[in-house]
Amino acid sequence: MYASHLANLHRQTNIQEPRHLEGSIAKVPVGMMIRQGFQVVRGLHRHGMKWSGLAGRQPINRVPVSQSMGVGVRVLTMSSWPFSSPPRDYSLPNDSWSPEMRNLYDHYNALCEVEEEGQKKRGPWRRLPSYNRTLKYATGGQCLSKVLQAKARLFTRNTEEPGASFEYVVFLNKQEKSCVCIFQAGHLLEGPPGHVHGGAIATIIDSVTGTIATYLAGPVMTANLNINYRSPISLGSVVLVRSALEKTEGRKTLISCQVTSADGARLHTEATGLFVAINVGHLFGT
Ligand SMILES: CCCCCCCCCCCCCC(=O)SCCNC(=O)CCNC(=O)[C@H](O)C(C)(C)COP(=O)(O)OP(=O)(O)OC[C@H]1O[C@@H](n2cnc3c(N)ncnc32)[C@H](O)[C@@H]1OP(=O)(O)O
Repeated sequence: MYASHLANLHRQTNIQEPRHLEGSIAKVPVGMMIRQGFQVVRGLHRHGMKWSGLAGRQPINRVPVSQSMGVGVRVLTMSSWPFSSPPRDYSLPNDSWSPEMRNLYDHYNALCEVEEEGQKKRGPWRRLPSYNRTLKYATGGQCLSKVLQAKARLFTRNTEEPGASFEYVVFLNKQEKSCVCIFQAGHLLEGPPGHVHGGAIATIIDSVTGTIATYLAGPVMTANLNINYRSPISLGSVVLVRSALEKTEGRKTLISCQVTSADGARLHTEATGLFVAINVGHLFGT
């Protein structure tokens, strides 16, 4: 099932279906799987589709049976991979969103489509879907137990209660190499009374700068975050997290970031993030 689903994705995204995925049980070198995963996701995004192979609420990952195959090559043996539950896209509006958040969402969403000569076309902005796992099979390192694998959730998307922690949506402008995140900070993110915890602010900054760095440079890891907190953010308020590419230098991508009030009048936080491109084997210690 997994093999045929991935084969379908490969067809949809113009990525060649690798021969080793034929059949219901696939044996795939780890690095190749993850590289292909990123290619698939990139391809899907290029085609305006979302990745339905991300884990939703159900702990359904059955990937991590690792074994050795020849010198220095590790493979994962996969059993079938059920796709019965569609994943929740956390970037879509829900009832917890304030009218201000909803208005900003509508504003940027409208910029995702432009009308030219009576035809609707893709605009400069794109809403990035958001799920509570990264690529399922990118987590198949030997160090993770099956239980941990099944339970792992993206830090910013680990609460099911709408509005409780990180409510956010990211819009990317690839031409300008920039993005804007509309962020509503929930009650679980309290630091100083009535205000957002500095670590939560760092988290959303890392996520937004990391997301744009990933889109521009492929798989990266945060090497350095430099944050100046200028004014506190009230719990429940909506802020804009704007990020843009500053420069790239070899494997390094430097991203700048400002967190402001929704109307842009008040600066809350300024930051830079340095991201280093990694070979995905880095995550497996190879
Ligand atoms: C696909 C679509 C999905 C998109 C959604 C994604 C959403 C996800 C969003 C979530 C996002 C969350 C993201 C997270 O939370 S990532 C989790 C937090 N980050 C980490 O755990 C990273 C840990 N560190 C490392 O793994 C390594 O140190 C890395 C990989 C960073 C570099 O080790 P590596 O051995 O590979 O490289 P290198 O040491 O040869 O260095 C290479 C170059 O970099 C320069 N350098 C290195 N470090 C620093 C430093 N601290 N300041 C200044 N410079 C530094 C270095 O001088 C050199 O420069 P040069 O000599 O070449 O000029």
